Amino acid sequence: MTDSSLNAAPTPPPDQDVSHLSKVKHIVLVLSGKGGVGKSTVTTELALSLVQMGKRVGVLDVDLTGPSIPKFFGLQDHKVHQASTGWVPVYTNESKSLAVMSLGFLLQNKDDAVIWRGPKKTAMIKQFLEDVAWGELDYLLIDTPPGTSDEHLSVVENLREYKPDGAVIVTTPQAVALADVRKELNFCRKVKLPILGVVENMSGFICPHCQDCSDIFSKGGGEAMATEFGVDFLGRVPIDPNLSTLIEKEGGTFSTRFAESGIAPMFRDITSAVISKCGDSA
Ligand SMILES: Nc1ncnc2c1ncn2[C@@H]1O[C@H](COP(=O)(O)OP(=O)(O)OP(=O)(O)O)[C@@H](O)[C@H]1O
Ligand code: SF4
Repeated sequence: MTDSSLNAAPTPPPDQDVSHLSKVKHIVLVLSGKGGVGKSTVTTELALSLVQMGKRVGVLDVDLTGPSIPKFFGLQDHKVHQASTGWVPVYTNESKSLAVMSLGFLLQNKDDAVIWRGPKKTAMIKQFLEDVAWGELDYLLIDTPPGTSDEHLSVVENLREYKPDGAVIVTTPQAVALADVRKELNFCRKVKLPILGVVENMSGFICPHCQDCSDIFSKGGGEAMATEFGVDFLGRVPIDPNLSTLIEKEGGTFSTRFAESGIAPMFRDITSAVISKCGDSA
C-alpha cells in the first residue's frame, strides 16, 4: 500500500506530557499462533463482556495486514479524528465505554492491502500505542496479527514500561493450530509476557436446530496443551453457525448482535477468569 491510500493520518501533538497508556489499568494482548482461529472474535466477545460488567474498555487492532476489528464492531465506515490530545478512537454507538482503534479506520478503501516492510509497521504500531487518546480505561485489549512477527516484538517492547497483565492465547483444537500455538507460548516466555491462559475456540458445534453442542472435530487439545505448559485453561467456545450471519447483519448494535450469538454465554466465564487473572474483580 502506498501512503496515499491512507487517509491523512492526523499528527498528534509532540508536547503530550502524560502517556495515554498510563491511564489504562489493565493491558491484555490477544494472540494466536495461526490465522483464522478466532482471535478477533475472542477480542470482540471479551470486550463486550467486560463492558457488560461495567468496565471501560479500549480495543486496539494492530493486525496491520488484515484489520478485521472495524467489521466485527460494525464500524467499517468510521474514521478517526484528531484532538489536541491525540487520535480520538471510534466509540461504539451505544456506549462511550467502548472505544476502538484500528488501521482499518485510516484506510481510504477498506479493501486496500497494506504491504509494508518491518520498520514502517513498527513505527505505526508505536504510534498506535502512544498516541491514541483513550482517556481512563479499565482494560485495553490488543488484537495482534497471527504468529510471532516483528509486530509482536514491537508491541511487547513498547508496552514494557506499562507492565501488560499478559496474553490470552487463542487456538482451535486441531493439532496443526496447536503446533503453532506452542510457538506462541514459547514466544511469551522468551519475551517475559505473562500468559493469562488459553481459549479453545471452534471446539464443538452448536446445532442451529436443537442448540445442542456436538463434537464434530476433536476437542480438548487446547486444554491438554495448557496443562502441558502449566498455564490456565480459560474455556472452550463452540462453533456457532449463526455468528457470521449476525456479524454481517444490518441494523441493531454490535452488542445486541453478538449477544444473540450462541457463544456469548461462554464468554462470561472466560471474561471472569481473565479479570481474576488480572487481579481485578467483576
Ligand atoms: N466460535 C465461532 N463460531 C463461528 N464462527 C467463528 C467462531 N470463531 C470465529 N469464527 C469465524 O471464523 C472467522 C475467523 O475468525 P477471526 O477473524 O476471529 O479469526 P482471527 O484469528 O482473528 O483471524 P486473522 O487474525 O487471521 O484475521 C470469522 O469469519 C469468524 O466469524
Ligand atoms: S444435532 Fe444433528 S440431529 Fe440433532 S437436531 Fe441438530 S442437526 Fe439434527
